[in-house]
Amino acid sequence: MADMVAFAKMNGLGNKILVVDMRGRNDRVTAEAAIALAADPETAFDQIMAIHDPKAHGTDAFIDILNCDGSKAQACGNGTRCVVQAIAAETGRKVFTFQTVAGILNAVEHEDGTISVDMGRPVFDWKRIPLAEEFHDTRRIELQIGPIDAPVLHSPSAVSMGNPHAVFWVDRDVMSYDLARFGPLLENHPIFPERANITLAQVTSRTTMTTRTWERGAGLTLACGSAACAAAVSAARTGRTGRKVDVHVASANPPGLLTIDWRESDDHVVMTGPAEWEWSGTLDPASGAWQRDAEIVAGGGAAVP
Ligand SMILES: N[C@H](CCC[C@H](N)C(=O)O)C(=O)O
Repeated sequence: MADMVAFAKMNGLGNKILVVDMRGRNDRVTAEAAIALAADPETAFDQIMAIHDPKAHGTDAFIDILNCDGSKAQACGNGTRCVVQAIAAETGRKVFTFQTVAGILNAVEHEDGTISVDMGRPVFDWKRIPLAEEFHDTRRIELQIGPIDAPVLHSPSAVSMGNPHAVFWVDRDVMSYDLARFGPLLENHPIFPERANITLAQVTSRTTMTTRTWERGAGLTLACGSAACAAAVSAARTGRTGRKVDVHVASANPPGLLTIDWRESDDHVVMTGPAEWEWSGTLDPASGAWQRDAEIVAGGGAAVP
């Protein structure tokens, strides 16, 4: 079908990503297509990363990011690593500059296959996160859930990594909290006019922490890269850790970690971690109809000279 485009089913620590090749076209992956693809168990995803032709001089591509509910996201750390791996495999290049609605992202694939993405500068100003009420100190905002005199979660740090995040500090295993219940209430709390990604973070040393995230527009995901950045920056900013932290993503599958370095030199946050290709296919960006590519079985079929 003429309208079909290539896509790859990938993941970053289990964060389910569809990388869709929209280069050479003027249309977009529609919200309807996203919702249809998300509803199909085989293509179910957390984010679509749609690669478009570059819009700005000096960039390699413009990336449009969609959540599985069809809404747009300004940033997606795990998805960006998947885009890097896909284009690196196609071109043999290792260094990339992408543009998203939130700005410019530089990224590099290392010899060992891990990928670093420069996620830019964190934003702490309440108006730009955005929060609905004035908070001069976003290291700790007034927000709690649970009984008024014994809240289960309270006083999160708020930050934008291009997208809005709230980080709740916990001292128990992050998996022991009912995030599926609290997540939707917090994501949609009126304090967050553009909703927010909600993360639980347990700091385990000056250089390590464990996170679990309820994502805006996607719900409980196995991993969230921008949330790992948000948690690491917030931990450093509140004196809980130094500026370089290994973030163990509690629900990641395969298990793994992201190394986050909030660089002193330029205030940028650099996230390093893996990306994994699963399979490829073609899809219709308007309807979400899709088809899997035929598997190439090693040693099977006719030999190609
Ligand atoms: N999984 C993504 C985050 C998607 C963000 C999205 N849920 C939003 O901000 O709406 C990541 O690795 O950073």
